[in-house]
Amino acid sequence: MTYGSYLGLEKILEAQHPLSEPEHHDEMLFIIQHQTTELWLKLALHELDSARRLLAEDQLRAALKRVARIKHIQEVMTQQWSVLATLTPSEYLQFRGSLASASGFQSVQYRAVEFALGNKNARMLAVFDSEPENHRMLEAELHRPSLYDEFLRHLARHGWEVPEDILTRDVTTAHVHDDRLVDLFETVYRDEQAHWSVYEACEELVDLEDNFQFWRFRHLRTVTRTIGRKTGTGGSSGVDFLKRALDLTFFPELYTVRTRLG
Ligand code: HEM
Ligand SMILES: N[C@@H](CC(=O)c1ccccc1NC=O)C(=O)O
Repeated sequence: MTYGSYLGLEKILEAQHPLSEPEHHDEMLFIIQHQTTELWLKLALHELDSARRLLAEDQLRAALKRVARIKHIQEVMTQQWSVLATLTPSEYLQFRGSLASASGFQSVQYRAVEFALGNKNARMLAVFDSEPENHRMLEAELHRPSLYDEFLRHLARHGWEVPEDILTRDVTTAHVHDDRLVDLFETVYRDEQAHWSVYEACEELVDLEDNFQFWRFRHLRTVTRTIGRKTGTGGSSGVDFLKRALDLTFFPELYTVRTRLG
């Protein structure tokens, strides 16, 4: 056993293949930025997997430990945008053509994280029609309860009145805001001392969503400074499309309850 063999470095460090001809100096940055993000996404999925399993076993404290780690991963992923932000528009344009129609749309791990957090959309599966293994992985994720689903089921098993239709909802679709859950969280937030562990868990989920939005925002700003308002290689409107994603929310009731308090 050696350092390199244990870590599979031969594979990892052989996996950077710039396509530009002659090779553009900055394409290496572009590739490694994506690869490191994908590695962090892999770990985030691993932790999300475990967090949901632990919730299903009613091990809330252990599940929150997983969430704490995911929050740190998200912080690194967000910070890391500053490396790519050193890529100027003219530098990027010199090799953007080599990327053809490839795009972040095709990141199966990113989509799986979105699904695990509850932003389900079966139509996104079609992107992976020509990649059977990725398609299978994402379809399995589509059918799995999200982190929020598992949290609400955990609450129901602990005496909270989570409506039955929410507990048995079709988990292949995105959760829709429900005032009855706001009532439940209002009870928690109005007496946090009495409901401390649930209160703490709710705040952890809000941190998770905040961090996700920070990543989306840095992506949007980096895209804006690099390609302005050009359309994306994946066929979207580009910046306008990415802006709309900032309106998405995984745990809507945890935000509505804030308006109610006071
Ligand atoms: C100069 C760098 C980048 C530019 C100009 C850029 C641009 C874009 C654009 C325009 C889109 C919309 C889809 C499209 O039409 O292509 C997109 C989506 C996406 N990009 Fe990037 N991107 C950059 C870097 C990155 C990096 C480093 C990652 C990290 C993995 C990433 C991940 C994604 C993901 C996951 C999506 C899908 C988002 C969603 O569906 O909500 N991008 N990007
Ligand atoms: N959508 C980007 C291209 C791009 O960023 C990209 C291309 C290939 C592999 C990953 C990418 N990253 C994220 O979208 C663009 O329109 O320039």
